[in-house]
Amino acid sequence: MLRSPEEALKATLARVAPGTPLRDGLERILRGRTGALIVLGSDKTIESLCSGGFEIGIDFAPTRLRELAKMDGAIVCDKDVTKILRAAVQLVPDPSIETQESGTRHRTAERVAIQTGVPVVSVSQSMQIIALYVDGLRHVLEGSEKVLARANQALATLERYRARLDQVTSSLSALEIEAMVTVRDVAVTLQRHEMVRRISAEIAQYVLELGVDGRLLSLQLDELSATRGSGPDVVIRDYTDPETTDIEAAVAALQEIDQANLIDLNLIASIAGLPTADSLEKIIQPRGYRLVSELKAVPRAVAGRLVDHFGSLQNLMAATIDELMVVDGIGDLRARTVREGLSRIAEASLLDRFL
Ligand SMILES: Nc1ncnc2c1ncn2[C@@H]1O[C@H](COP(=O)(O)OP(=O)(O)OP(=O)(O)O)[C@@H](O)[C@H]1O
Repeated sequence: MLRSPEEALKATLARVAPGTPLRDGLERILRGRTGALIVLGSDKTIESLCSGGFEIGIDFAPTRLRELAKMDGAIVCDKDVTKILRAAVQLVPDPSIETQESGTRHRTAERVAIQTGVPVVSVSQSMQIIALYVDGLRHVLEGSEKVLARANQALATLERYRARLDQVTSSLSALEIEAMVTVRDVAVTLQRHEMVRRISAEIAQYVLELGVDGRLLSLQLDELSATRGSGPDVVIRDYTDPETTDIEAAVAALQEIDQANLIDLNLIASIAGLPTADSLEKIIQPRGYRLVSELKAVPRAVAGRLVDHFGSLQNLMAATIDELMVVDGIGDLRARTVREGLSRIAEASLLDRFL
């Protein structure tokens, strides 16, 4: 499967993260105040762009990289950076490929990466920075302290977003019990899910970039993004017709909304397939899928059958034990769990609202 440039960049960030031999070699080159042009992979296209230099095929070692970088020209490694294949190579990429860079080293790095799809690293002698070029993306590596400072800010934001998501989700549950949910309430919940997802993805990238320096951050991220309750797919499923709505596509489209438009609740509602013709204040009825599937003793497939059978949360809440047991997969025990579970949620949300 083809990878997006962002995914390819993530994979490359992991290869140059602190703690890896490649990062060690790059830091040595920086400290030695030389520059370097390093190609992270070799295939037929890369070979066709290489002129001169010599083939060495030795095991990768940070000190070897540092020594070879003292020579003019580029270094070619294998894709896992376990071998240094060539050194002092002149790279001749297609000069018609547009590049925003100045300086032949960086222009070459960007062009080779675009032309071949193989990541290239440049260490600038004059600017003292390490830059990655991956499929048209450029990423400047920063020291762990700087990355950690930004990651910690993002973590604080995630904590706030997470608390707000929990709040809107429990308010949605209460409104569902009272049959008072509006299109706006559902759209806000989906918006909050997406905000949490985005900031978590940003932190996951910092974790990759930090390598061994990101262990604590990784634990904190795991804790804050541990699944609590249902995802946006379940929320959408609760309010749309499963026959006509492609839920996966709707979730993917929500992820594609650009940041500036994420405040547009009408847009979110229409992408999720909610009724938007009247107004955001229109009352809509949940099918009950989210609340039922959050009851521990009810597997998702059974929850689906229950919801299909009763059609709405209100019908489900009004059903007797005998009526519940008509559904395939619901015996006496599960029927009681469903009834008690839903009553518990109803009581808790009423208490939340009025106390
Ligand atoms: N096409 C190329 N193939 C291999 N090596 C190259 C190529 N172009 C530049 N280099 C390497 O980059 C070195 C620096 O070149 P130049 O000073 O033009 O680049 P620069 O972009 O200004 O770099 P820096 O930011 O490091 O000063 C060259 O001496 C050479 O080793």
